[in-house]
Amino acid sequence: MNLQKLFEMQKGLDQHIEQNHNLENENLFDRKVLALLVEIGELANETRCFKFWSVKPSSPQATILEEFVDGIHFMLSLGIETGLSEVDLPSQKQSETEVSMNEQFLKVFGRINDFRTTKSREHFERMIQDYMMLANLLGFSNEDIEQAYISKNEVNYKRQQEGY
Ligand SMILES: O=c1ccn([C@H]2C[C@H](O)[C@@H](COP(=O)(O)OP(=O)(O)OP(=O)(O)O)O2)c(=O)[nH]1
Repeated sequence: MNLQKLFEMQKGLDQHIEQNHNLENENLFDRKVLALLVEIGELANETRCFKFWSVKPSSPQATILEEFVDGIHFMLSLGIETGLSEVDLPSQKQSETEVSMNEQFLKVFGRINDFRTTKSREHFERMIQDYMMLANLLGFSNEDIEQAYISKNEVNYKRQQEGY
């Protein structure tokens, strides 16, 4: 995945949103962290992976992918906000043991919290790596993610124009 290209697209979108809402001099870090946690909650909800009380199937893959890339938006945005937009991720690590989706969601939540505390490059990379591990469990390839990111990025611009 061409992460650098996505970082550039994210920078443009963030600037556009901040200008539109007169927020250029505001610290948006914690609001973006909460937005990210909420998006990942929405993602978990669409997969229904934790709903042991229900037999209803998960949402279609396309819906799950859309939720997943909302999370990518906020992760990249947090990186930019922290000056970590030059991060180069190592090639995707495969988990050595079979991890459940439930477990991986909880791990990602923990990673986000760690990054919020330290704002370090190391924790930023771990957060993205574990989110990409979740993508793997969900059955998404890097290409799926890149394409879905590009189309949601465009939707986000349109929504700003429409006074969203
Ligand atoms: O500074 C920002 C703020 C938002 N976004 C993007 C991330 C995400 O792709 C979208 C917000 O999520 P969503 O589209 O789910 O918006 P919502 O307001 O939560 O949607 P809804 O009203 O449909 O629940 O805006 C950014 O990229 N940068």
